[in-house]
Amino acid sequence: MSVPNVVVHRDADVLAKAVAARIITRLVDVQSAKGSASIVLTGGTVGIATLAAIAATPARDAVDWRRLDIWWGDERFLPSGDKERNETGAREALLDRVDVDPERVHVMRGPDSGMTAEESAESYAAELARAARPEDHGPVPSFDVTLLGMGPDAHVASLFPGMPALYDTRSVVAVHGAPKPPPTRISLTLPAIQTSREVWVVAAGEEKSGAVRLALSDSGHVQVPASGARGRARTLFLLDRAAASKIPPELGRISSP
Ligand SMILES: O=C1O[C@H](COP(=O)(O)O)[C@@H](O)[C@H](O)[C@H]1O
Repeated sequence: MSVPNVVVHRDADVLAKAVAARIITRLVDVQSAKGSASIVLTGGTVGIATLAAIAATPARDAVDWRRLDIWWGDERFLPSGDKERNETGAREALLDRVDVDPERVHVMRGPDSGMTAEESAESYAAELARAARPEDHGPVPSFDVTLLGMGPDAHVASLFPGMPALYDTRSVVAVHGAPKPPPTRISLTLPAIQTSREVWVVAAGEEKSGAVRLALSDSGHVQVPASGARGRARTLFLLDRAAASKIPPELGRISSP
């Protein structure tokens, strides 16, 4: 797994725009090299602001949206169209505004599918396994970019500190009793996240600064899930100044004005 690099931007607005530009560049590069690309989306404040920033820039046309597989790192177990679903936020901010291939938009199903949360997690795991190729060496495709928001408690996806999902070796799990509403969720596990070529953790605000510091330390993944958010080739912590304010000075970082 890769050692994280930290990039700090002035504020949450600049951060979202910078991450948007970075995503566009990465997807264009991967599509040029391989033909198609894959991305794992996140919910949360910066995650959705980033998607809106992609939609707002003309550079979005450089991406071939039909040659992109779109996955989610987690989903709130709510019916399709519910405002609190990460999918709904992503569709409103970006996916309804670009020419995606609906067959390549891989949503985590909610209760309106007739499935329980466990069945939905199993179904997503099966969808991932179908998409995996021999060179992935496992039941999860090697995502080109996994975008993860992070909570003040250092949760990523729907992996909350101390919860059983952090001991699970399957690729996707149902989460019950999440401390942040809604209590029932579906989440990739850390082993699934760690199959990604690149993992980018995005966070803004002073309330995230303690979690950022811990996530960059050797803290255990069970107490600090974000410390397990690592990509095989590259890990980036993309932060605003407030979120970066408790990072020890000896940890190298790149700042932008
Ligand atoms: O509930 C969730 O929260 C996190 C972080 O959200 P934020 O609003 O504090 O940025 C998000 O990454 C996750 O996908 C989501 O389900």
